Amino acid sequence: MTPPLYDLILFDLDGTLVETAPEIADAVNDALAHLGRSPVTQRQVDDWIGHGTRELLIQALAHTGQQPPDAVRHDPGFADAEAVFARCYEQRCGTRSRLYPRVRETLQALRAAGVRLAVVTNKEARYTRPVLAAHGLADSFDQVISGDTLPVKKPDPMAVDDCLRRFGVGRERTLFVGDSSIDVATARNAGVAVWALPYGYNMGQPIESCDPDRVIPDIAALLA
Ligand SMILES: O=C(O)COP(=O)(O)O
Ligand SMILES: [Mg+2]
Repeated sequence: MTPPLYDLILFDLDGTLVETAPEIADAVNDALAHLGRSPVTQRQVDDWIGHGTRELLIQALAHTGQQPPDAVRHDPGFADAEAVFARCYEQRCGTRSRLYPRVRETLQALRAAGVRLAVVTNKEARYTRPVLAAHGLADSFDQVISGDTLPVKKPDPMAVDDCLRRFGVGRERTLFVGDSSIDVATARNAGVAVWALPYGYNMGQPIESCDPDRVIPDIAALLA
């Protein structure tokens, strides 16, 4: 590998490092069944990923209960539904997710070249840790920031700023790698470069329409 272009690379998780949608859909449908609701489709779940698992559950409940999302969010029964879902997701974690091609060896090579690596995901911490662990990535990152680690989540740049400060790296030496408009907006808000994968979850839109600095076919392009 030629000398790295970046000293710090921040990775999105769902749809960038790990294909998580199949088991998220299983967990959502397990929870809906417990709650006496009809199931949702894989395609719907794919399009609801991005704003964190809590928001995804709100969308699923709104859809199946024919209610506006805000009504679900403020329903006193929502906390119970969230607890049911948490149990379902914890059981499904690692059952039907998989690393995208060449993720493991690329992370290893970047680390060996001295690049600092972090995860910045909107997925809540209680699910982030098991997903990383299920794929042997628990110790692959210098920092992991989940959707509920800080008071705000992506596209707020706070998580990126936090990493820049922690590692003492400049914005021009930092790259964000993601799969969605939220990741592109996060990088733009933080003033760092952004490369995007075309295979993830971008709310049904092609990632090119979000105008990242580059679209790369897979993670191994970071080594080129
Ligand atoms: O959990 C989500 O909805 C999105 O997670 P991500 O930020 O890792 O894509
Ligand atoms: Mg993503």
